[in-house]
Amino acid sequence: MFDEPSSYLDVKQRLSAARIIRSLLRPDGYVIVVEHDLSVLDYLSDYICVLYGQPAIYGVVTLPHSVREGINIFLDGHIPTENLRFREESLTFRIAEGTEEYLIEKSRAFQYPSMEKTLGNFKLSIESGGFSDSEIIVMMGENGTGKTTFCRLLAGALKPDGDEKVPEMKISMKPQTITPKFEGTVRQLFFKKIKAAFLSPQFQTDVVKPLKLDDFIDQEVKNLSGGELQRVAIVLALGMPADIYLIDEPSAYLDSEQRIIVSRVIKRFIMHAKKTAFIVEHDFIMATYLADRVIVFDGEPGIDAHANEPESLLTGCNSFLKNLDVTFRRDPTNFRPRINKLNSQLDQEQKLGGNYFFLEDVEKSS
Ligand SMILES: Nc1ncnc2c1ncn2[C@@H]1O[C@H](COP(=O)(O)OP(=O)(O)OP(=O)(O)O)[C@@H](O)[C@H]1O
Repeated sequence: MFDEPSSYLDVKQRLSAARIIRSLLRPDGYVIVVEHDLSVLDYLSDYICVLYGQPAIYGVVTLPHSVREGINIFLDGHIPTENLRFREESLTFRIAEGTEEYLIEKSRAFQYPSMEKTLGNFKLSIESGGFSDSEIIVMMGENGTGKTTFCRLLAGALKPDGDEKVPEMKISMKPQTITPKFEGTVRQLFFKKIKAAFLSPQFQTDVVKPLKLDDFIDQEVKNLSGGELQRVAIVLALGMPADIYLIDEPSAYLDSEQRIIVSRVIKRFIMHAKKTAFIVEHDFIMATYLADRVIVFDGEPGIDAHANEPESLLTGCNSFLKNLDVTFRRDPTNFRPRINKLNSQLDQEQKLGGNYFFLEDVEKSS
């Protein structure tokens, strides 16, 4: 039995872990895995049981379904064999979905210079780049390629080796690991740190309500679960007045449904507030759903890494996935990205054509 094997691992390691877990299978045995990264779950499993119900009240486990059917039932929120709807809305992954509803008028542009940073034996070189408001940039790269280091340079918490100047920007950061030190309830914490945002009806509608904090808003921060704490940390980070929001691994400890809700919340907030977000995210479905553009980190992890300039989601994912030797297709029903089995016909065809990733559902049209 494996409980969330993918936590904190990069995409490459998630796939290696999935292969290792599969290699444990014996002819008459089985392996049970709880996993919230839907593309890893998809890649790893033969059968899926969907669990639904009401958190902390009751839960129902369905019979096992085939992997594609199980994940699609979960996303659709409806079990056809029992004609039972367990969620009002169904969840889809149209890339355009998140941005179509916003009238985007980008009015501010920021530039950062090319920089180098040495930390012990690790060296990161960064290509210069720019970004604007109302934009989400996702950082993609293996563990130890310097994503957090880049965030800290942008935030001014680290200085580059040379005398390059990073423009002064107001930064709010959600760190990767969260250690609750606050003595008091969640509500008291919000009143202390982000009173203005917390009392704003727009912030309530865009951020607080969808994250369903009501169930634990009067609980002591110290007693919260990992997933509850993650949601509180996201609200805190978004509630601070800033130009740039640096959000490191928002998916950690969240279940698949909460990951989708959090992605929508971040997207809506960034567009409505006309801010910029830099997000580090290893859940590939969440990363591609969130990203307007991506920065790909490559090189040798922990030793000598390189951050490319921001590029389009398509070209960025293509070069990131080419490095990993992994191709994705899209499910024709809900457009979720699905990993192709290594050396399958589709995998080989896509590699030949240089199409490691698709923005739209090509399967449907072909
Ligand atoms: N203060 C430091 N002194 C020496 N080495 C450091 C220091 N801080 C970070 N490093 C090293 O720098 C490398 C890059 O770290 P960083 O946290 O930026 O990577 P990352 O891409 O964010 O990784 P992950 O995906 O695991 O979060 C790592 O090998 C790390 O061990």
